[in-house]
Amino acid sequence: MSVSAPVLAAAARVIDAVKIHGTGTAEVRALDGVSVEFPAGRFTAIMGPSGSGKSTLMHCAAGLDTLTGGHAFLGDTELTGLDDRRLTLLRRERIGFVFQAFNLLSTLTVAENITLPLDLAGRRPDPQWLETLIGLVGLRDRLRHRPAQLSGGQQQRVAVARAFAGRPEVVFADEPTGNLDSRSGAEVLGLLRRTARDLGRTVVMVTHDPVAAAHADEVLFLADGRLVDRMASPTADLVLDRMHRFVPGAGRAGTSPARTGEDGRP
Ligand SMILES: Nc1ncnc2c1ncn2[C@@H]1O[C@H](COP(=O)(O)OP(=O)(O)OP(=O)(O)O)[C@@H](O)[C@H]1O
Repeated sequence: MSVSAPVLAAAARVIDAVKIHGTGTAEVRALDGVSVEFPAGRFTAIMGPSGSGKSTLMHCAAGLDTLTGGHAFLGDTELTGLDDRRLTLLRRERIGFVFQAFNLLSTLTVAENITLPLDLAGRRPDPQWLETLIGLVGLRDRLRHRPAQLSGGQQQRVAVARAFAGRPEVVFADEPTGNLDSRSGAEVLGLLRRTARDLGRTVVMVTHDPVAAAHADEVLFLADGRLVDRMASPTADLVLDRMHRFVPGAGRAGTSPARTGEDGRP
């Protein structure tokens, strides 16, 4: 089947995505025909119970893993069929990543960590963009510090700045607040939200946490490898409520939303 490049303003998308891990009796259908787009300039969260396929979807959309069937696009570039070298280049030049572990280099300063991916790729940073980013993450007075001199929240803010430093088309964040206390987590989520809203960047985040998901413009819900629902203008309570429809008891252990606003929005 031939699928033409997307015409909508989707920064990334998957069409009929199928991913099978393992073989034979160990076979797991992690994605079972998912079609979804991540609109440019928006912050999208992917939620779902453990094992529902969130990380697999993110990895396949970001070119970290390949689909068994279907199509994945970054902009109008189809990822399916790209060899490892091209995928590596595409990730390096067009995608940013934020992981649960901050993955900063301890011997480098904050400033050096932020520009490291650009330096490795031999790209010259855009000084104005870097200035904007450094201001946004609030680390201007820490640029000469080493990661060990920063709190976890500050380190993750450095990782966020690093992810956006090359103006990637999409930043994928995998449980970016998983290692943070709720206050530092809220700061990092606010940052991701502002980068999307104020700077027009595209963010896709995988999370277990309804409070985290409530910072997004839209939440996608996965269950058993399928897209089962989506919610615009989410609140933590609404997200938690929706999760209960898929998994009775979800969120009761360890993910109860801490209200931060009257409407449940952070
Ligand atoms: N490399 C792998 N080999 C075999 N099975 C895998 C592999 N990666 C994921 N799976 C399986 O695929 C399914 C989806 O996993 P995935 O990690 O995408 O789910 P998830 O929603 O991100 O889960 P969690 O919230 O627990 O991280 C699960 O059943 C998982 O065990």
